Parts: sequence; C-alpha cells; structure tokens
Amino acid sequence: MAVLVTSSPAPVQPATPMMAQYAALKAEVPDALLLYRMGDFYELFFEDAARAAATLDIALTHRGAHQGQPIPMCGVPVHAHESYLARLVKAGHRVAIAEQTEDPAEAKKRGGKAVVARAIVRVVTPGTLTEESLLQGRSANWCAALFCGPEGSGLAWADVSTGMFHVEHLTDAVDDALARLAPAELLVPAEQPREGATPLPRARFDSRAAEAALCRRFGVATLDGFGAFGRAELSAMGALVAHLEDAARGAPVRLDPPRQVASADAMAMDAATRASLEITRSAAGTREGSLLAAIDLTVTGAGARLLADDLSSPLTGLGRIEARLGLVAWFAGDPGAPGGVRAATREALKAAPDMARALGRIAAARGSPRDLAAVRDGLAAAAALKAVLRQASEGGAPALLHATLADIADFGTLHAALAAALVQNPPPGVAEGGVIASGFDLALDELRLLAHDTRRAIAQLEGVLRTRTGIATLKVRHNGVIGYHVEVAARAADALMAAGSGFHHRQTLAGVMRFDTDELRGLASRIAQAQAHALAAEAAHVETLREAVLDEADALSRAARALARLDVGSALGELAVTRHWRRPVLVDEPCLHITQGRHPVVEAARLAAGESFVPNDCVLGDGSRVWLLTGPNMGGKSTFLRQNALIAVLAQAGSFVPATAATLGIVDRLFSRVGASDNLAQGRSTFMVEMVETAAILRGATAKSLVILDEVGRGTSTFDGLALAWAILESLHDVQRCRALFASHYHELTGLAARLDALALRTMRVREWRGELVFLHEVGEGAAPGSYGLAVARLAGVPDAVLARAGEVLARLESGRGAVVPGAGLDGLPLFSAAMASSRPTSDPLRERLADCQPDSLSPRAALELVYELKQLSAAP
Ligand SMILES: Nc1ncnc2c1ncn2[C@@H]1O[C@H](COP(=O)(O)OP(=O)(O)OP(=O)(O)O)[C@@H](O)[C@H]1O
Repeated sequence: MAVLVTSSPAPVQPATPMMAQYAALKAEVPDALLLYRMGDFYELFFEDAARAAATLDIALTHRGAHQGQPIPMCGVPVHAHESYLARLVKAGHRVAIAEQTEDPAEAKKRGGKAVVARAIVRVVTPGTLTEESLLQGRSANWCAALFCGPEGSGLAWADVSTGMFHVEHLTDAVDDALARLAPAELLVPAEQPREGATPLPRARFDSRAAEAALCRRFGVATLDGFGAFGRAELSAMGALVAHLEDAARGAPVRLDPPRQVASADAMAMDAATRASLEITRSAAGTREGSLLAAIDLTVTGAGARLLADDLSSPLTGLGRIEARLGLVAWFAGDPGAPGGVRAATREALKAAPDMARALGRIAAARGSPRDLAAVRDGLAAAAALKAVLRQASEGGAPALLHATLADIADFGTLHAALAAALVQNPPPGVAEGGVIASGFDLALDELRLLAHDTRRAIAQLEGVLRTRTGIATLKVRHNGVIGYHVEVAARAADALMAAGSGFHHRQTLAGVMRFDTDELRGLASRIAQAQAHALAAEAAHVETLREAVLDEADALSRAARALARLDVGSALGELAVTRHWRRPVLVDEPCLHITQGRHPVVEAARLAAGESFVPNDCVLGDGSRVWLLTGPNMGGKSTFLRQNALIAVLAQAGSFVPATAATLGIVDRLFSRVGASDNLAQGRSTFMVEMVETAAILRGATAKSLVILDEVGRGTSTFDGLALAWAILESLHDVQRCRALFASHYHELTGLAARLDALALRTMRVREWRGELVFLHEVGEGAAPGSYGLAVARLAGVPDAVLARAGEVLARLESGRGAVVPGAGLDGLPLFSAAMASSRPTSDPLRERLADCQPDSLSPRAALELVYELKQLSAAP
C-alpha cells in the first residue's frame, strides 16, 4: 500500500494573477502535487516542485519571485506525462491535474493580463488509475474503504479500471481481509487511523447519505435488490464511491452494482498464513516465486486477475467448488471433452483484448479510439469463442460452462457498428483524424477527397508557378507556422517582390524568401476547411460509438468476466493435463487424504535445475488427525507442510491438484506458520511474533480447520520452547480438534503419541552413507532417530574445530537428558578455549624442531643459526 506524502500549503499573497489562480487551485487539493498546465508542459511550483524534481530526478528551476524569493519550478512535457505520473503515484504521491479550460485566444480577448481559465480535471491516486500504462495488466487495482462500527466493520472495494465493486461485513479479522485484498489505496475515517491508509473526514462515512447516493447512482429506490447491507457496509461504500467520484472531478465513474461478499463463503486465511504460503506473492514480495506465478497459464490479463482472486479467496461452498472443478475437468478432457476445444478456446482468448479495462477508460471519458477497437475485437473473440464452445458443449457440458456462455450476450449490432466505423488500427487520439474507416460515411469521404484533391492541386500549382515565373527552383511548401507558401532563393526573388507580380511577401530567411498567392491561399483555406469538417465528423462518430458502447456497459462487463472465467477454466485444464494434476474429491468430513502430493513451486524449481521431486502421501483423518513430523533440517519438512496446505487452497479455489489422488474435507480456516516471520519493524521480536500468531491459531481454529506449524518454540530457551510446543500440540489435538501437521525438533514430543490417540508420528527419512548425510525427502512412519543438526552444520561448512567441540557438548547433554536443569552435566567439560587447544593440529614443525635440538651440544654460531631457523619456522603459515 502506498504511503501518502502530503505536499506544501499554497503560497500566501500571490504576486501575479497567474499565481493567484495557482494558489486557488492548490487550496482545493492541499494534500496533492498540483500539475499546472502551461502550453505543452505541466508545471509544478514551490514545495511541489522540489518533491517532484526529487522523485522524478528532473531539473529544478525557478520562475519569477514570490515574497522576494525565486519560485522553485519544474515541469514535465504533456505528451510524455503518463510515465512521470506513474512514477509520482508509485512513490506515494496524490497528483492533481489542472488543465487549461479555454483557448488562450479567448483569454487574450479579456485583456493583456487575463489568465487562461484552468480547473482541476482529475486527482490521481494509487487506487483510481485507469490508464493502461499506469496499471499492471495481470493484477487488479483495488481502492478500498473501511469503516469500523459498533456492530462490526464494513469493507468496500472497487477497481475503477474494470468497474468491479464489492462489499463485505466483517465481525473480526479485518486485517485478514485487507491481507487478502492488498488494496492499492485504503480509505479510513480520520478517527480510525491505520498505517498507510488515507484518512478522510468522518462525514464522508455517513451511512444515510451513502444509502441515498448509492440509490441515485444505481437508479433504484432501495438497495435491497443488491443485498441487505448493514450500516458499516453502507458507510464504507458511500465513502468509497464519493472518493472515486471526487478523484474523477466530474468525469463519469462506472461501477457495477455492489456484490455482497459473505466472509463464510471463503476459506479464512490471515496475513501470516498468506505470507508463509506465498500464494500470490513470494517472501521477497514479488509475483515471481509465488503459487500464482507457478500455476498461471492464463492468456489474458482479465484471466490472470480472476485467477489471483480465486487463489486469494478459496471457496468453502461445495456446490461452487464443484462447479469450477467441473469446468476445469471439461477443459482437461476429463471425462472426454472433444479434442482440441481447450486449444481452440485458448487461441480465441489470445485474440481478446482487455475489454473490461477498455470499457473502464471509455466510461471515465478517458477512452481512446484504441479502446473502442479493443471492445470491437473483444466482441469478435467472444462471439467466435461462444460458437466454438456451443458446438463443443452439445454432447453435454458442465453447468458453469452453460452459465458462463449465457453471460456472453449477443452483441451483433454493437460489433457491426464498431467494425464498420473504425479503421483496423486506430490512432491513440481523435485529434489527427484517421479513426473512421473510409466507406462508413460518404460525406466524410468527400471531405477527405476534397482535402486530398486540393493537396494534389497545390502540388500541380508548383509546376504552373515555375513556368509562370521562370524560376526552376521555386517550391510550394508547408509548415505549421505560416501554412502553405512559395519559397524561392533570395537572389531570384526580385521579380516576385515587384508590385503586380501576384506574389505577397511573407518571410525572409537566410538565403530564401517566402511568398503566397491568392490562388494558393484559396486552395489552402479549402484544405483547412475540409480538414476541420472531416475532424468534426470523425469526433461525432466516435462520440456516437462511445455512447453505443456505454449503453451496453453492464452486459459488456458481464461478458468480459465470462471470458475471464473461460480463460481460468481452460488454463487450469491445461495445467492439469500438462503437469498431471488430478481432480480433488471434496467431502464434508474433516479429512485430508493426499496420495503422492507435490509442492508446485519447489517441484518446478527442482525440475528446472534438472533434479527430481519426491512425492509424499499425507493422511489426516480418524485416528491420525494430527501428524507430528520430525527429521533433520533440510530434510524437506517445510516443503511437505506447505504442499499439503497449498493443495487445500488449490482444491477449494476450484483447481485440480498436484497429486495422484486427493480427498479433502472442506477447510473453513487455514493457518500456516512455516518459516521465520520477523516483525521487528513493529517492535516485536521473532519469538513474540511467533507467540502472537500461535495465540491467533489457538483462538481461531475449529474442527474444520487445517493448521500447519513448523518448529514452534524455537525462539526461546530449550525447556520453555519444549513446554510450549508440548502444550500447543495437546491443545490442537484435544481442544481445537483440527487437522494439523506439526513439525518439530523436540524429540521429547514423540512421547505424546502414546497418550494422544489421534496423533501419528512421521519423519523425513535420511540415510547416512560413508559418513555423509543423504536426504531422501520421503515421509516415513515413526520418529527421527536423531536431529542430525551437526551433520547439516558440516554440510554448511561450519569449521571442524567448532563441530568437534559441539560433538563433545552434545554427548554430555545427551548423557544428562531428562535432568531438570538445561546444561546439566556440562560442568565437567573443559572450557571452549581448552577444547580448542586440545583439538589443535598435532603436526607443528616449530615444536618438532625445538624438541629435536640438543642445547648443550650447540656452538654459539650453531645456536645463532637455530634462532634464525626457528624465527623462520614461526613465520611460516
Ligand atoms: N519432496 C522433495 N523432493 C525433492 N527435494 C525436496 C523435497 N522437499 C524438499 N526438497 C528440497 O530440500 C530443500 C530443503 O527443504 P525444506 O526447506 O522443506 O527442509 P526443512 O526440513 O524444512 O529444513 P529446515 O528445517 O532447515 O527449514 C528444499 O530447498 C528442496 O529443494
């Protein structure tokens, strides 16, 4: 989430009318950087300029003076402003854009000192982006609002780039919901501050005003048709919509009606679980290395966004999960879909542009002709796909396929209008024309023809004038400043300067003179007129097309979502076939039976390195609801723990799973604590974090939950850690009664198996071969015979002396195992330095030479030589 940086207040007592205008605009958006349009540049002044120059690494200059001080200024060119905007927003700034809202010529009419009228047309914040260049095609860009009321919290979130709009009532687990969403921008009431969130006045969260505003927006008398919303939900929705509208500054904001999300419909996962399982982001914070990246075979941006959504909130309802699995199975050809339909679907989807985002821009009045073309091509792809799938589904198809196809309406008329009107590859803007295809509007074609013919007439005029004047080098030229003109070398210009020559002097430059003639003027003005009319006609057509698209906005948005669902279904089908994944069986009883399960990310990494991955079974259920897993470091415990949790996530997200078979009782909450998670920035030690997270598990887990815990208690003294691990394991077994995989180095815990009837012992198998440790990565029955910590330390390159010393300490500790005081039995051990001394290498040339010498038989000269020799030996390494 972006950290918002506020900028400086507006200057006091502005010196010039322009600065007065600037100050007034700046006062409207005191917390945003103001980009002030001046001709071809957006300029920033004062503190804004300093901040922007530092972020953008551009030159800071000065313009005029304010209260005797030069005014700091910097600017970015209008034509390239999007990339600068992206950098400013990414750096956490809110940016307001003030445009010139009248022609400078109009201002001039009001007098020499009149300032061109300007207004803020948009406030750009991280959560209100629509530009393709500012967004990531494969991730959603959520703007969220949170309101915590006495009866729970309301969380509303929307993506203006696609119009998606959701709301959820939360009784607790607000942090979990925010971790799931990872919004680009979060709005909160000022009196409920949160780190990284934008505080808004409390009045923005007024639920009654919100209800009325939402009814107006969606043209309904009551919101009941969308769901039964609580006060907190209304407050959050109201603040969110008002913020989005405020940022758009009068430009329309298109949103789908709010979809109410019920917390119970999704598998609950807290932020620590998501981080530890690296579902959509790796530990390094990137998409790469995450589960999402490893399994994403979607071919469209919208498909990738939907897959991320599915993985972030796996379902808990059997019906919806089965519906998704049915679609994946059908695409995977299991059972027996006609050959080629998956490939055909993926091919058709590849041709589909991002219709949802194009629609978002068109609705926000920021759409370019290219966005209209994107809708046209998206509709063509949708129609082609629908035809393919309709035919393929004749022999029987899953319900979700039928429902999805039904969401793709018949857009024949709209598509025909777009296809007939637009050129194949329209330019990014309408200003230069060339958007409307020839043949669509005869009047437009005539205007274009006229302009074309006139240009040809001008070209012919050059020949006529050459003959008439006898100047062979005479040229008819055009430039943006003086338009069409005749150019001759200065030395040949005398005849043209003569009165009655028919030539009117325009310009004298070094070596050349420029003229025009009445005929040339006439032709030029005909061209200009024809062009202006043609441009106006094109703009009118574009507006009509825009309206036609917006008339169908809701249906288009549904169709875009349907295409995304087909993309996800076929991509997961492809994944299932190419990686040999299997359809999971979901049941109501709390079990987790996985045969030959694999970790999708680790497996992919191993395969890429030319190494194999060892699959493992996991059987949690009656009689073995909790597994206590022991084994050496590096043995594969964390991988095994995580892979089973990931299989549960994948299955409930509606995907096949990396196993030869899997039967899974629906998991209501998933908890994962694997790998160290430091939160030192928040002032908590590793152990403190571990205990806070463990407390959350013991409070939150139910008999339907799945808990995976790795090395609980490692951050404190051995006995404290063991005692805690012991009690936690007992609690999971007896109190929460959840399914759990519990990895630990405390071998003492294995004794609990005798007492806890649903606790089973498993170990990561290793073999010692010629003094070397070989990791088999196999889960076997029973407990590990030892912890092999020293052997792993040797593999890691810990020096021999330290290892030898650790071996001695270990032997003493083991002989004293069970003693009450940790470290009992160590008193008799020599000190570390003494042990180091005893383990010194025995071969020492200096000592050997000294031992060899006979002092009594040495002559003075031989003694001196011996001293030299010893000195030399002592210097040797
Ligand atoms: N099933 C497997 N097949 C092949 N290689 C595996 C398997 N499981 C793990 N590995 C490899 O072993 C390495 C160590 O795995 P992992 O981190 O899971 O071990 P660990 O027992 O949890 O170790 P530690 O306790 O030190 O964290 C991984 O980097 C991975 O490459």
